[in-house]
Amino acid sequence: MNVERLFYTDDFSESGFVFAPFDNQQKSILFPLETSDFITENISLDAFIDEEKTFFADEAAKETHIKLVEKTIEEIKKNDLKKVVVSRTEQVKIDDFNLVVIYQKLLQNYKNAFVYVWFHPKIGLWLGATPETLLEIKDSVFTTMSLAGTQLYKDTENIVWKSKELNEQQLVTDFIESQLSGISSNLKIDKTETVKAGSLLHLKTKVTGVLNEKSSLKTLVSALHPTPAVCGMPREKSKKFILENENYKRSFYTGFLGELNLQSSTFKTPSSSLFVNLRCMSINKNNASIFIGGGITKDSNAAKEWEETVSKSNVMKRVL
Ligand SMILES: C=C(O[C@H]1C=CC=C(C(=O)O)[C@@H]1O)C(=O)O
Repeated sequence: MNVERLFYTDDFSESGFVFAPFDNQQKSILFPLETSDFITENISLDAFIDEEKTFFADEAAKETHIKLVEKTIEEIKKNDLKKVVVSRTEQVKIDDFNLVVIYQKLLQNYKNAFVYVWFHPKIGLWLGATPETLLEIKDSVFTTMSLAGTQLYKDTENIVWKSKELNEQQLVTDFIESQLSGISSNLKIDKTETVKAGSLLHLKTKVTGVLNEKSSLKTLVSALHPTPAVCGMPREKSKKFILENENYKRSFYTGFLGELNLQSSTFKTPSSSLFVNLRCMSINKNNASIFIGGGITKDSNAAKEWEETVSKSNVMKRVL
């Protein structure tokens, strides 16, 4: 494989591994199946003791993020937006960087997540442990999910959710339902449940359906990405606000990644498994850029939204 060359998806009919940015106007990178090797390895996960670590928040970053959240709340009220997800990046110095150890720690700590390491010499090194499935599809039968709302896990998943989180997550479910109703049949929305992702809890609703014969995978992906779990409602207005107001470029954070149209030895028809790129970081030499965000509604409290991003960044810092 010519490792220096970058390939892109054209219409999602290709086979390989896709890495898509948040901005759906930008191209998605593809590792084409024809130029890839598959290697399977068993990893032992018992080797690491999960140490408790204390992290200190950066006061300047706090002020900047709180200002951004306050501006977002104003924008929501002024322009009749329902929700906007705003985010920030945090820089962490890593001593003795060891990719394999970090990857093993991610696997150990985030058992329900899609844990990945992705590298291309022209783009860089990314890794993450995402709890959110964008899309699983095989033989036109698909599963997706609405994931939003965050609380810290404190020894129980039996918790009460406030109306802010319930509304914020319901918005995502409603968006998914309305986007899929015209291009699919047998749409089924499951009961909403609480799920654990590392030391955090989220609200999740599973959605299943059958893609219409006339609709392509590209249509389905474009209908879903970006959902209001990472962008907002209405989608285009929120995206514009995010691109103009966040203090950095998201690039692949809140994009999606995964296997595209791959055929296994068991199944004859190709299937795709795509995940939203959350709880992720990019690594440059001995520096990790961690990406974290949260859904803002008119009922948000800016200080609490800051704390939520701190909890999310601690989830990533724990493995560094
Ligand atoms: C945008 C992120 O999370 C999304 C997914 C789950 C919960 C979220 C929330 O509670 O705001 C976000 O919608 C992130 O973790 O960076």
